[in-house]
Amino acid sequence: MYNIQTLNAISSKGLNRFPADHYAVSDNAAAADAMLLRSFKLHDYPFTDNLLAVGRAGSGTNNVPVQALSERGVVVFNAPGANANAVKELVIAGMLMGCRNIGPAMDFVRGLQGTDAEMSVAVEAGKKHFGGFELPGRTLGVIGLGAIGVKIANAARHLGMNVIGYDPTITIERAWQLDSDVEAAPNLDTLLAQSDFITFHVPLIESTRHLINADSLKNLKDGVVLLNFARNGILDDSAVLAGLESGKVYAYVCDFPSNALRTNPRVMTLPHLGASTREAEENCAIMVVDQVRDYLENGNICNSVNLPNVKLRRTGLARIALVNQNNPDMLGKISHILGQAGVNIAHMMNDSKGNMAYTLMDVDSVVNENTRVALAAIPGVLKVRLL
Ligand SMILES: NC(=O)c1ccc[n+]([C@@H]2O[C@H](COP(=O)([O-])OP(=O)(O)OC[C@H]3O[C@@H](n4cnc5c(N)ncnc54)[C@H](O)[C@@H]3O)[C@@H](O)[C@H]2O)c1
Ligand SMILES: O=C(O)[C@H](O)COP(=O)(O)O
Repeated sequence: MYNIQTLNAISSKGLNRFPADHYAVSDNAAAADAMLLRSFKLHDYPFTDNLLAVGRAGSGTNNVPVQALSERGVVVFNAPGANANAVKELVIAGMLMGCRNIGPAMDFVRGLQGTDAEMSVAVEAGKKHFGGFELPGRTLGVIGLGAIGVKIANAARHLGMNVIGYDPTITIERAWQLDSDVEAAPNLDTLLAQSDFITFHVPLIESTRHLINADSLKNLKDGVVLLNFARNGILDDSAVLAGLESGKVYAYVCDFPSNALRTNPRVMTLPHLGASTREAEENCAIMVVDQVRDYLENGNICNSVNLPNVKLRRTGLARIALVNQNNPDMLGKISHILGQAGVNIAHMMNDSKGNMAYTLMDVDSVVNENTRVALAAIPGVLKVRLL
């Protein structure tokens, strides 16, 4: 029986894929084998030694202490692309909210009083304050061309916009998906200087913190619309507020409210709604549950942020799954112990990601607990499971 602990509400479409006869799923599972979460802040969580996997039903993993979990040999999964369409749709809505002043205009109407006839007079007199501009012919800058950025770049082309993108580590897969007339910016400054709308789709890491700050703000066109549906911290809010004050920034649309932003009439903030559609919640839950199940039951890894993809069709009599530090001679030490125990390796896969490595082996005889303990005692080995 596997214990699965849910730290946020995870769609039942995903959770129902855990067979009830082999999985106990609850929000307070003691000694969980795997944890599932969305934006729950997992830093400082008191993990137990038997934790094997963490599944983030979403994209960003900055709420997960990936390094600390790696040191425990815990595999961290996410659901890349599963909520990308939901974010794309909200960003397109955000662009329109920004250039058509939808937030302030709705606030204006909410504040009207009097009869319908009086209201009609006020509406016609007041609407001149909310005139906006259109998308076709304007330039959208997309920073980060991953699952979300590529979808937005392509959608904006279909809305008649010019699109310029910046992503120094774009994958070949994403580059293939990108509309061929999306222009590649040679550097961030060029994108910032040429764009009428700028949208951010990068993870929050040290190198992406405050991409918009007091300095980079000077580089922007006057009257730019900024959109942040990535993470709080990627733009320096105080610089954005100064830009709004000076007119450099026309509107700021973002998914991460703060007290400073909330009441500014030119800021439209949403309550972190990017991935909150039925479809995205189901897609993320299904993807992450399937990945966690395949890891728990078969040792296969797909879409982990800290370990490589490793998938092996079962062939031998037993299977050994081993998470270790990516040190020299680990395989030598592992096969030496198996050889001493008289265990023949039928098939194996070994791969690494950064300073972590993973070995999945199908063997021709049953492996006993003593051999598992001997493998686990190799310095640098973090987890050993017999499956
Ligand atoms: N608002 C929401 O609800 C919501 C939903 C999903 C994702 N997100 C956020 O959006 C982020 C992106 O999501 P995704 O699914 O597209 O992730 P992704 O991993 O598919 O794409 C991220 C892209 O950013 C690029 N990148 C990294 N550093 C960069 C830099 N300095 N400059 C330019 N590009 C850089 C990477 O090469 C990658 O292509 C997530 O990390 C998450 O924080 C928010
Ligand atoms: O990184 C993500 O996937 C988003 O920020 C969504 O977060 P949520 O699952 O808490 O809505």
